[in-house]
Amino acid sequence: MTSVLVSDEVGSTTTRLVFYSLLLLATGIWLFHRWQKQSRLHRMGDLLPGPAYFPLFGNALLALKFNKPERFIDIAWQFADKYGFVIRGWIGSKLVVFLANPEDVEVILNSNVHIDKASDYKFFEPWLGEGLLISTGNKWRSHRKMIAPTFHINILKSFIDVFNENSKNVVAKMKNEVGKTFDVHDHMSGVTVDILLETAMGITKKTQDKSSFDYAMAVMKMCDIIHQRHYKFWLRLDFMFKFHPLYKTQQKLLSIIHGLTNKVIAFKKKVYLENKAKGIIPPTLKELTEGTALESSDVLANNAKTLSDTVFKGYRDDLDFNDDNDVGEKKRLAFLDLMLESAQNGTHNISDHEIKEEVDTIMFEGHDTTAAGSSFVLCMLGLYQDIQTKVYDELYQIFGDSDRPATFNDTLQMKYLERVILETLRMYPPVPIIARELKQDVKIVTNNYVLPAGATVVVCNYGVHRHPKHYENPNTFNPDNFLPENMANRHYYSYIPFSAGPRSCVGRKYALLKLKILLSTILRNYKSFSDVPEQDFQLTADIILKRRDGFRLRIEPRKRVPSTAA
Ligand code: HEM
Repeated sequence: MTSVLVSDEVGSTTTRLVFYSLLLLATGIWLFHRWQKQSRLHRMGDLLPGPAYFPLFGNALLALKFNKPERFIDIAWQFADKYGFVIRGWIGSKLVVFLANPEDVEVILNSNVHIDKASDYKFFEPWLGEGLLISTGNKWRSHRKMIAPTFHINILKSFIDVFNENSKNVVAKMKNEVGKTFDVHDHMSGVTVDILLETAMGITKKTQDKSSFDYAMAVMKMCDIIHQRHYKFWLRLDFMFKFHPLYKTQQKLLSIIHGLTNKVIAFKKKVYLENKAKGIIPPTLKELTEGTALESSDVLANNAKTLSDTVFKGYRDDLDFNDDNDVGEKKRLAFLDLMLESAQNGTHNISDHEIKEEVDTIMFEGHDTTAAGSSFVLCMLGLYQDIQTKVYDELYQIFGDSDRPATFNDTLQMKYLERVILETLRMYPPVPIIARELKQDVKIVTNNYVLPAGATVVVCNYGVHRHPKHYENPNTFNPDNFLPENMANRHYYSYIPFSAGPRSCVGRKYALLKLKILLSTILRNYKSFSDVPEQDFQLTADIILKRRDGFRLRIEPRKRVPSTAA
């Protein structure tokens, strides 16, 4: 009897203890929530439309819904239907504002003030350090000033042979796929890294050894780890990540990547200094980009303007200079050579370590984006055979049945292919979102909402590109969306696959030129077929938009005849 009483007493004491602890915790959370709500960020954030949220967690529990990247897009559309194109969310006490109205996007992207990247970019830091993608302030400004001119059209033209040669190589590799269903992204990824090794670091097929192969593999695997850290929320926390096996893998991959970049920089610098001692000085960036002698075979001037020049002319970025002042093809120098040269001749103050960060950044930014873009184009053409026929007819007009490599002038004639590429990047933008951290309040156009300093702004390219106000049938693949008459009255910021404004993609012209040469070479050799309709694409919206179901394609050798002769 006594023991029953004692155990009852112990039981009720425990119950009381648990009850008071929970009460204390709930009061603590409630007080914290009250305090938070009074903060300026909360007061201003709560004026924006968005879903209800829980104290302490905010909308973070929605992450359980978003746990699979392929669900992100569906859920995002449901929210857009409910709240419109400005949506507020709280991740704990972090305010995130999603924007998809071009007028609002312009306010952010066209600004010289709101250029700071959001904290989500920190996963790149061990790899890219403070390279152009993540750096900010004066460092970003001075490096951007040095790097943007290295993407001048004259430099890009000197890469045409590299683009052609590697495109031919991938055509040869794809021969083994004839008659099978295969994932074309594997091939696009491989050829993209090969081209980058040569154009960013000057490592040619001839000078490639095992270390460059390991490097290419490591770059691909690092992209994958960063993707995983973005959507697996437990890997986002550094202390959790450090206990995960992926951390060790990352360390190994980084030693391969940085090992090679350091080795190549040291080697190139040695050669530069040896040559300098012998009086051999490579042409400066200025000489390569500001010559006067126009090659007669180059019909640049007005008709040399590509469709993209028109599409992107409202961006007001730093890439639209001097293109008419063309000097023809000159000696090929990789981006790394150009940076080393600028550093050595004193034009720019940049250390070897910083050059390494920029080369690594170009390798990352240039790789996954163009691999995804080219894979989407081939799948879309595989689905829409009538459009593929039109693309091939245009190519036949340019090349006939010859096997010759493409010239720069040929790429200017690929107007329909260019519309197909632009339309694919509209519907499937490789970079589906861009995130910035506000250091100052900013008033946007929609309802004059004020986004407070401290908020993270997420520009949703994917949503902007499918905005029903700006595209008549936003979910229909229609390259004619880029006919001049259809573009005439469209808001410039309704098409932002390369971002826009001062922090736009420096690789835009490189990417479009490369895509035209790569895709035209593949399409001159193969007809592509795709059996998965667009509504069954399983899109994964991590950093780079891809298909989780794989970019499945079938190919057959192309009979080189126009459709009229078929
Ligand atoms: C279809 C291909 C490509 C797409 C869609 C694309 C898209 C983008 C976007 C949206 C940004 C802004 C990212 C942000 O603010 O978070 C960006 C930045 C950048 N891109 Fe690209 N990109 C492509 C190809 C390339 C290539 C080929 C290179 C280099 C060879 C490159 C180099 C860069 C660099 C260095 C930045 C950082 C610029 C800065 O912050 O000043 N990109 N790109």
